[in-house]
Amino acid sequence: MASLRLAEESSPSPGESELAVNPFDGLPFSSRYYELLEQRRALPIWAARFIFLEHLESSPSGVVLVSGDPGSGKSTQIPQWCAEFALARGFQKGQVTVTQPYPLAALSLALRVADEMDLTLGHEVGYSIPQEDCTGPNTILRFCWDRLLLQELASTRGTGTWSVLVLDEAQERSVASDSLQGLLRDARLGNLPGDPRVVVVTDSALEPKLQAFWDNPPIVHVPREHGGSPTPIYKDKVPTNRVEAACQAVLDLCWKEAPGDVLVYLPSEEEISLCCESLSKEVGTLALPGAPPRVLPLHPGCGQAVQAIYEDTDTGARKVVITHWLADFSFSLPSIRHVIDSGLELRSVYSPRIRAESQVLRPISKCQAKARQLRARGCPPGSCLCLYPKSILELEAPPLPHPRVCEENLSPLVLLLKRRQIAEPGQCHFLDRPAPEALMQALEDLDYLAALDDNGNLSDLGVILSEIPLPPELAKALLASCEFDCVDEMLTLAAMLTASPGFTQPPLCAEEAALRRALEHADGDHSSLIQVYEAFIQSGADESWCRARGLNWAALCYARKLRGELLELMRRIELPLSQPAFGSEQNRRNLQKALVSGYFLKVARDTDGTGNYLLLTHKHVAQLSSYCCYRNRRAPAKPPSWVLYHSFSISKDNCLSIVSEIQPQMLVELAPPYFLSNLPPSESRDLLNQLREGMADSSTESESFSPQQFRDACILQ
Ligand SMILES: Nc1ncnc2c1ncn2[C@@H]1O[C@H](COP(=O)(O)OP(=O)(O)OP(=O)(O)O)[C@@H](O)[C@H]1O
Repeated sequence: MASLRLAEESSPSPGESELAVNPFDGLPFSSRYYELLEQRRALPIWAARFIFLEHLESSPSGVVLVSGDPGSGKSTQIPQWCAEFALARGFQKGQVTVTQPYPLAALSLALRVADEMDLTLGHEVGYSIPQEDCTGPNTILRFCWDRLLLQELASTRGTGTWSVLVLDEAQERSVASDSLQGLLRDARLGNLPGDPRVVVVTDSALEPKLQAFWDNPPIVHVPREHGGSPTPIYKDKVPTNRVEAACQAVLDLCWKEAPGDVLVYLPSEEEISLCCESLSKEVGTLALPGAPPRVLPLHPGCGQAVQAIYEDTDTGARKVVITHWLADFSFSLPSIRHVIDSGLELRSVYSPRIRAESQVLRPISKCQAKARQLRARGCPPGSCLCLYPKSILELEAPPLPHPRVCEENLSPLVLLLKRRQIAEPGQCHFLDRPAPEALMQALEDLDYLAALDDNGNLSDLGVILSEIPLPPELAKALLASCEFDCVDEMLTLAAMLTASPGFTQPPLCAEEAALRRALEHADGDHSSLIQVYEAFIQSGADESWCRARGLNWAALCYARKLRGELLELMRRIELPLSQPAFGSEQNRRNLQKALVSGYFLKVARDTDGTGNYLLLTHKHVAQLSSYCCYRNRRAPAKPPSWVLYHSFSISKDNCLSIVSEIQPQMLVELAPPYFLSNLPPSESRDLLNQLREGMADSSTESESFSPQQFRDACILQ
């Protein structure tokens, strides 16, 4: 332990010595370091530093559990102590990696921790989030989105090159965090070379479950902060307009001149935006006492601007941070004195039976409600206004957050588990086992996509699919585009579908509507997305160009970055590329073929010309979304008979999003025959089978391409 005594314990105060040097870069500490060190020492977790380092050194299984309240300093301090531990061991097996369930949290923590450690971001401290790898060869501490680490682990086979892995925010129950824990538990760390360590950090509510899962590892309990938590005040009934109620509650605090910052929890990003807009307007017109409050959104789309929530201004203006579930456990702000909680969250839940997403508005868990109250902890305690009756919390709220592994489409996870040669994903250790139906559906989909061989192991094609950071069906369409000479267009499409910068709001005025219509393509929504991207690039990635058309500029920039990375990946694995040909008839057909090769599971048919689409894989009826180009075009008014869709949502209406016309012949040519045979009985299936028989009989159909040929072609790439 002696070697672990580092700068913080022995370091003098500023002025006592100018010579103390940072052990990580050999440079003298700055005055900023000492300023932040004072703040760090005041965090509740500071008292647990030695016991943590002792457990990390001596844990027989190599695992340490850390449990404590939000805001106690876990996310910022534990990584630094792990870096000290690894430094003392000479970083024999690599750096320290810290996972976060949200990319934005990884970015924000890296910024803060680099500052606290007096090191340079991107050098010794870095982060890896989608489309941004801010690390270098000298990085010793890396904050990483958990899904990226899972992807890395799957393709490297081993457990990766880290000496300490910190799995932070385990109570969030992200699919990747749960899966990483399952994989690491099975790997038996004690037997691995380099003596790696795993630190699992959680809110105390999940501690008993994790303790049992990890077989009673040493636990560090973070002492509670001084000062009490506020007594929540509950409303008698749920407000009819949540956003209005939340705005009013903020204004009441301003009128009362109650000191301190405010944190507002709403269910969704849409409501956060509405609330910010409405509050900013009110604040501009009302003569509120004191400096006008600063209204700040906090949601996954904020990017680096998120750091504004931590900044103070000279005017001392009160901060009003409007957020949702993202800030249940991450983004602790010590200045918060008042919490306004809607008690609800809007989450996307996948139904494997009908392969559909739905947006579910539901009460948060008791654990989240408690965490939100604790945000206003202090001496004296602040206030917590719950915009719902207490009975909802008592009767309807589950004790803990829902494990996401029971709510997401598991095909991407099963693909990665297969990559790890886990033949039977159901055998993998999960904190909570996903429904067998969800695993079966994931296996079935991968099998249809030819990602599995006859023994249920990953096929060669499956190995390539697992290397591409896209959902399996989209990765398959991208691979197929190599065969059909439309890689350039499919790369754009893959990036646009991932960044989803579609029109998400109705046009604000006739001018905006006309500009939007000009971007719509007669061939369908997929071609429209390509057209939008190309026009965006031609505009010089201009933000005002996007604004005038109601397009999300940040999402388009993200698409551009992702496109570049996918292109790079395709070059690396030596896949054949093709020249741009967007707009030609041949390219249109090729693009459709590539799409059908990946999305044949997502096809629907308008059986009677009324716009009611019957899904092929199950007998659900759906309509085209109001943003679909076929709904907006003037002529011909009749929607296409056969369509391929990107997503099916059953939330508000049964709606198909991002839709393009296809020819049923393509489905017969490109979907596996056993997929067609397995379809539930319907007029559409009969029609496809007739087509199949007709095509088999016709030897003149030289253009037809058998699925086996196609499969072989892809494997050969
Ligand atoms: N990105 C950041 N920028 C500035 N300060 C930060 C940042 N992140 C955390 N802090 C500071 O560090 C303190 C400790 O926060 P930390 O995130 O370590 O707590 P925690 O116990 O992990 O809580 P949570 O579970 O909410 O992440 C906060 O109160 C805040 O003052």
